[in-house]
Amino acid sequence: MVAELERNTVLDGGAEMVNAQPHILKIRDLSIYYGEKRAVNSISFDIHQHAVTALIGPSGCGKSTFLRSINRMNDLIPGARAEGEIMYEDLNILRGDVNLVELRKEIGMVFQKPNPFPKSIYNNITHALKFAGTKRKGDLDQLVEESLRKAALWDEVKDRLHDSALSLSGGQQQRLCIARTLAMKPTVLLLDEPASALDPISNAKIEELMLDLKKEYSIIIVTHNMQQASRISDKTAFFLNGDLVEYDATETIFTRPSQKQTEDYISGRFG
Ligand SMILES: Nc1ncnc2c1ncn2[C@@H]1O[C@H](COP(=O)(O)OP(=O)(O)OP(=O)(O)O)[C@@H](O)[C@H]1O
Repeated sequence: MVAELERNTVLDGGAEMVNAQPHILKIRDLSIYYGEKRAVNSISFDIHQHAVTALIGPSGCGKSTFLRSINRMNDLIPGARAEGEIMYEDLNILRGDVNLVELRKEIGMVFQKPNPFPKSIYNNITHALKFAGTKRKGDLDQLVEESLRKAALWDEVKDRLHDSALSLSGGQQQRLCIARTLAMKPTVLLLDEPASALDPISNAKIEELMLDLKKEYSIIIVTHNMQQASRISDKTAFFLNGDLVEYDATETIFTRPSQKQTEDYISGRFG
């Protein structure tokens, strides 16, 4: 009982700390369509800096569609369009004149399935850096090491940087993809079920990494794993049929949600 109370105190303190953080993204009346079909229905909420925000909800409820809109990846899908605003600092990133290359450097994305390039571990990281203008070997070496350290992969690969990335395990490949994204010095990391294709040990490493990375970045993660959401996130947004049903401190969502639909979902009654 005392342990339970202590646990709540710590979690409540954590929620207060997160609420004190400024907002990095402000979503206003955001709707997203594929042709005539509306996949996200006029959602509005604010995302805190240096927090892990989990997006949960049953399959097809619009989580990934929303996540992809934050760095305009839906632009690559013919017929997809968004209405409303996603304010990133003072910029509505949905504006037509936004520089998408710069946007995707600031708001990086990691996908469900690890997708390293069929190149060496080293070149997976330098590929984008060279494209972005970093050419000096000393600078590249330093950035490779820094990114791999941040992704908790350096110790495992420092002696084999010129081996193929495809020789790494699935979990290592996913951390390499995270390192590749971190090398672009983003402020926001979008993660679409980054651990769902991995074994439990790799999964635990990715979770540990998230908790470390949120000190420096703001993280938004789609997950189907309720335990994972409750372990690593500060805030949770519950989506259903394209609606944002509830958004609150993770502890509140998982212990005393205000909406019946949220309670039904987290207790496994549907989805
Ligand atoms: N490229 C696309 N073209 C047309 N419709 C799409 C496309 N991608 C998603 N949709 C539709 O938009 C709705 C939301 O899908 P989305 O993938 O965002 O849901 P999700 O909550 O992320 O699901 P999951 O948990 O299964 O990944 C679904 O009805 C889906 O069929």
